[in-house]
Amino acid sequence: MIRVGSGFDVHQLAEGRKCIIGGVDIPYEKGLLGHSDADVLLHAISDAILGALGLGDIGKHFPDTDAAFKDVDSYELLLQVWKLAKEAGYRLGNIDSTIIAQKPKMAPYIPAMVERIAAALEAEPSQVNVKATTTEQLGFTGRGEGIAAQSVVCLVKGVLS
Ligand SMILES: Nc1ccn([C@@H]2O[C@H](COP(=O)(O)O)[C@@H](O)[C@H]2O)c(=O)n1
Ligand SMILES: C[C@@]1(CO)OP(=O)(O)OP(=O)(O)OC[C@H]1O
Repeated sequence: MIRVGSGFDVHQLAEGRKCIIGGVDIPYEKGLLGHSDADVLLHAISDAILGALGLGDIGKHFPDTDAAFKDVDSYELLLQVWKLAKEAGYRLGNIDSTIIAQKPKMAPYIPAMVERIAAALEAEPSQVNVKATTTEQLGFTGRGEGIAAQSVVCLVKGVLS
């Protein structure tokens, strides 16, 4: 069986915050604001996995009103989401994701993101694709007010014929 899910997330850029994206700490003058570490890419991927499982979204599983998730490492949330996928008998088919950011330049950090995401999902790096795009200075991402990410995940159960 194959199940597909999609995820989308946005976080505001603010001074005095770390810029953690895809589990990688990116040096930048601003960082992402959220209840958690605001890792916009891992949130989009977590939502895509939960979507494929038909289990809602990360806000349902890890509410931003719960102090337990204040400044939580989103990699830990992704590990918990992946546990649900494994318990349901799924393995990763593939992921494709896009980070939408005018700045900073993501390309140098994408290989490390892919390695970390693949490790969390017990998959090969070749099963995980991460891309980046600007919005040509248009909109909130183009003005550098925030960063968005989207992801599509394919989960597989059993032997495919
Ligand atoms: N934050 C970003 C945005 C883009 N990239 C890379 O640059 C390429 C060109 O971006 P355009 O928006 O002009 O298409 C893009 O394909 C990415 O490889 C990036 O590294 N970081
Ligand atoms: C991850 C959670 C939980 O700490 O907080 P945020 O960092 O605010 O992220 P968001 O993508 O808005 O929603 C999910 C939240 O429940």
